[in-house]
Parts: sequence; structure tokens; C-alpha cells
Amino acid sequence: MPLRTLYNMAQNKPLVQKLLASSYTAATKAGKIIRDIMSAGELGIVEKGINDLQTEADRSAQCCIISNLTREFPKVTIIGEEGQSQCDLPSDWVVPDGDAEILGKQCPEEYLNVKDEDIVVWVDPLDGTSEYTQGLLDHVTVLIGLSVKGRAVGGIIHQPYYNYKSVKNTEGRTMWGLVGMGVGGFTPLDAPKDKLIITTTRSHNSPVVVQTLEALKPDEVVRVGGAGHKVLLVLEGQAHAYLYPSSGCKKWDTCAPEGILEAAGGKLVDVHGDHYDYHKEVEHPNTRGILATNRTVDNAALLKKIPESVVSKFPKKQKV
Ligand SMILES: Nc1ncnc2c1ncn2[C@@H]1O[C@H](COP(=O)(O)O)[C@@H](OP(=O)(O)O)[C@H]1O
Ligand SMILES: [Mg+2]
Ligand SMILES: [Mg+2]
Ligand SMILES: [Mg+2]
Repeated sequence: MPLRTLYNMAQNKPLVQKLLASSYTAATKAGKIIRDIMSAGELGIVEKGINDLQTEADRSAQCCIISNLTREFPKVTIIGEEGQSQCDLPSDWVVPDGDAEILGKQCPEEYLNVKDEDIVVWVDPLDGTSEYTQGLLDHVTVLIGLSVKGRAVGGIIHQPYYNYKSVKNTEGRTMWGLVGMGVGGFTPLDAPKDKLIITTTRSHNSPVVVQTLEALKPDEVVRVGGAGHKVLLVLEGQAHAYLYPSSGCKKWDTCAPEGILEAAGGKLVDVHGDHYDYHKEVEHPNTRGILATNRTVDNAALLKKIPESVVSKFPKKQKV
């Protein structure tokens, strides 16, 4: 599409739709940066805490995403996993346009009057860092979540190494969703009937995770890296549920996955069945655990199977 046409199309669109379209192209560019750093082989690993790494790919991908979005949406609050530090955006990391397919959609009415101050964007520039450093590259995703008035309503999951044959032979894929508008970049699939497949952490296991899995008696447990990757398995019916009874995941891990999953008819809640809040003052850790389910799964029925001795370890959402 000619650039001028795309520019004019974007001008007339509601803020939420423009943000989603620009997040699509920023996440896709971040995925290219992540691949380039792996190919160059200098990962620049820093230990942020126990079992918590950061690489040059996490830093550069965040620089690309936050600088591009801030340039276009200076009044929107954007919170990234790797902190607030300023960075110089190289000219070849600039993404001038949003995704044309998203800009071409009809925006649902509920977003027409959303203002800059209603929105918080949660950025996980590289989810699955531990797996990235170990060469489990298809576990890696780039997550940009959009929240409106505290609710996760949509976002982008970009998978830089989708179906990769070699580090140099892939383009990745970019998936989007917005509650009320739908999803794109993938096909939501049902989970198999008469079976229970649960995905959970690979690199942050704990006795509580093991105890909870035993109580749910799944037919299969799939241990993979990344919150984004696990929700992808749920979205595409390769797992019925993503269960993580732990406070280790943060708001940037779940905002985009929750928004896209809910746009596809699934659900992501805490171990009590409540949604997380995503407004800008909220604490970052998801202190109440996670249960995400495929659209065919009865989320409440699964929650009931989590032992009370586990549920009682997690605080209940404060009602306002
Ligand atoms: N106990 C813990 N300590 C630190 N980070 C944790 C954690 N448990 C989960 N996470 C974070 O949540 C995401 C998913 O974790 P997991 O792969 O174990 O399911 C990862 O995001 P990042 O890779 O973006 O840091 C990981 O770091
Ligand atoms: Mg991290
Ligand atoms: Mg993460
Ligand atoms: Mg991360």
C-alpha cells in the first residue's frame, strides 16, 4: 500500500487501534533485532536476580519498542520489564507505519472515546530469556499488552523463531488480538476432548507447582519457557490450560497474553478466579498466581480442583 494512503488511514483511526497497529510493527522489528543478536553471538548476559537473566537482546528489543511507541504516542504510559533508561534509537530500528490489516478493521465502539490517560502499555521485550540463552529459541516471544482503564484488552505476541529450521532461516510470526475486534496472525483452535494437557514453567519450578499439578491429575504436562509461549499453546489447542501457582510472573508477562486469549474466547485469571488489574500504579508481580484456559475449557471447574492448601497461600484481590 502506498505510504501516503497508509498515513491517511491511520490518522482517522481511534487511539487503541493505532496503538495496536504500531505495536504490531514494533514487535516484529524487535524480533528481527533478537535474531540478529543471536546470530552475532554476543549475548551480553547480566544477572538481574536469582534465576533471572537479561541479555543485549532484551535491552535492544525494549529500546526499539518503547522508543518507537513513545515517538508516536508521547502521552501514553508505557511500562517495560527492563526499566526506564533512555536509549538512542538507531535509524534502521525506526518503524514509521502501523500494520495495514489492523488499521483496515472496523474499531469496536467501546474504544472510540478511550483517551491517552486511560491506557497503559505493558512491554516484555523478550519473554523466555532463560530459554533464549539455552538455544530453545521457539520458546521466545515479544509481548506488547494494551490495557484500558485497568483491564487487559489486547496486544501483540510476536514469535521471532516460529517453525525455525536454523537461526538464519526464519521470519517469525506476529499475532494480535483485541477484545471485540478479534484476533489475527494465527487460528485459535479447540483443545482435544476427553483429555487434560497442562503447560507450566520449565525454568522456575517449585514444590507448590508440583503439588498443584499432582492434584489436577493431567494426562500430560508440557514444560516450556515463557508466559507468551505457554499462552500460545493454549490459544492453538496444544494445551487446555497454563497453570502457574507462583508470584514470579509480572504484569508485562500476562497483559498481552491475557488480552489476546480473551479476544479469542479464553480466560486468564488468578487462582481465585479474579482478573488482574493493569493500571499504572499496580504492583508488578502477579502475586495471586495464574490459570489461563482455552476457549473450550471450563475455567471455574479447573479452579475448583486446586487444593485449598494452595489457594490459601495467595492473597485475594482487594475489591474497591
Ligand atoms: N520465580 C521467578 N523469578 C523471576 N522471574 C520469573 C519467575 N517465575 C516466572 N518468571 C518470569 O515469568 C516469565 C515466564 O516464566 P517461565 O518461563 O518460568 O514460565 C519469564 O519472563 P522473562 O523471560 O521475560 O523474564 C520469567 O522470568
Ligand atoms: Mg526477564
Ligand atoms: Mg517475561
Ligand atoms: Mg522478558
